[in-house]
Amino acid sequence: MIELEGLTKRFGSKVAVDHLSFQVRPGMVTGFLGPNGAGKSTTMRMMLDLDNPTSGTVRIDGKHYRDLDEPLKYIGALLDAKAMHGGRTAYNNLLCLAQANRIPAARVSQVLDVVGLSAVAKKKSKGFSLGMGQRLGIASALLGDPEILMFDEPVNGLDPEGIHWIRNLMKTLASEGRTIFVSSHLMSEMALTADHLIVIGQGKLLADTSMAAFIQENSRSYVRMRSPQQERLRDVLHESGFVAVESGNGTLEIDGTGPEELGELAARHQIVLHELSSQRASLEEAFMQMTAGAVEYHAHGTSEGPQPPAAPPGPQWGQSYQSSKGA
Ligand SMILES: Nc1ncnc2c1ncn2[C@@H]1O[C@H](COP(=O)(O)OP(=O)(O)OP(=O)(O)O)[C@@H](O)[C@H]1O
Repeated sequence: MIELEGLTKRFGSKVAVDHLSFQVRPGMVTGFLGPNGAGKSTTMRMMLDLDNPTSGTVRIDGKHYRDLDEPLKYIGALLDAKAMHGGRTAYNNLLCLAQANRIPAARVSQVLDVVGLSAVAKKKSKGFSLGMGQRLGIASALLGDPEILMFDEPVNGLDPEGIHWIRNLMKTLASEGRTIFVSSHLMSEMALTADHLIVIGQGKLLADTSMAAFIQENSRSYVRMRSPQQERLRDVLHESGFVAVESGNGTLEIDGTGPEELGELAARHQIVLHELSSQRASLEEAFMQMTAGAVEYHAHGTSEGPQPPAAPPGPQWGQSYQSSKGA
């Protein structure tokens, strides 16, 4: 378990991390999300005692990092895959780390095998591709067989097979009861991997919630209908008090009800349906909706890229954050 209490980091007048309090629990993958510059890396660095907090605390299984006897046996981390010594072989990089932490040398070959680098164990790591570097970094995190693992952008540079592999590795480690904390910009990947989400914006906590609840609370859901009797369907919906919006490809989108009610309505009026489906926004849309007011750098003058969906009804995490910022 990782516990943060009032964690704050200032760089001069810049507040990079602003009174963050949350827990990362064992037995699940917790995703750490936030726009660029939100403070994710700074938070992770403070968790590992690589940066001193301005105020607040981080506890790893109840202790400060610096009070852990052999930290690699408690917490393993992949922060910067380029941090390895390029002139050393993959094996020697890990062996040095193992010896400094009183980890048996036999463990080095084991972790090289886990990450699929046994065949290049005797090669200098400066010749490694980005993906191989990521795998070596992950091997170093696994070296002490820790209960807590932290990965900052672990799929960076990995090919689809590598991405699939790291996803399964994280899920397996979580199913063994370990605490897995992972940041990523790849929302589709995060949606497939994380059970729980911590979302920050401009250093502040925006959400600490399950993946399902996050998407539900921050995105629009609607029913999509398609019929060869489109005109008649639209009239029937209108007469029954539903607002149907044409989506441009021959389908209608209806908010505020479920497919059961709409399917029965169509059946009562003997309208043939070619599609009747519940639609829910993706994690990416929910994330953009929530963090819209908390991004540090906006692109202007472009209509490309995903657009935030329409605001769902009810209070938003992002809104309460924005209003607290006076936005
Ligand atoms: N050493 C430093 N000195 C001054 N400012 C810093 C320093 N490190 C980080 N910052 C600033 O603190 C803020 C948070 O940065 P951080 O790298 O933690 O964000 P992040 O969420 O990891 O971003 P990204 O997703 O782009 O990696 C940014 O505004 C950044 O410019």
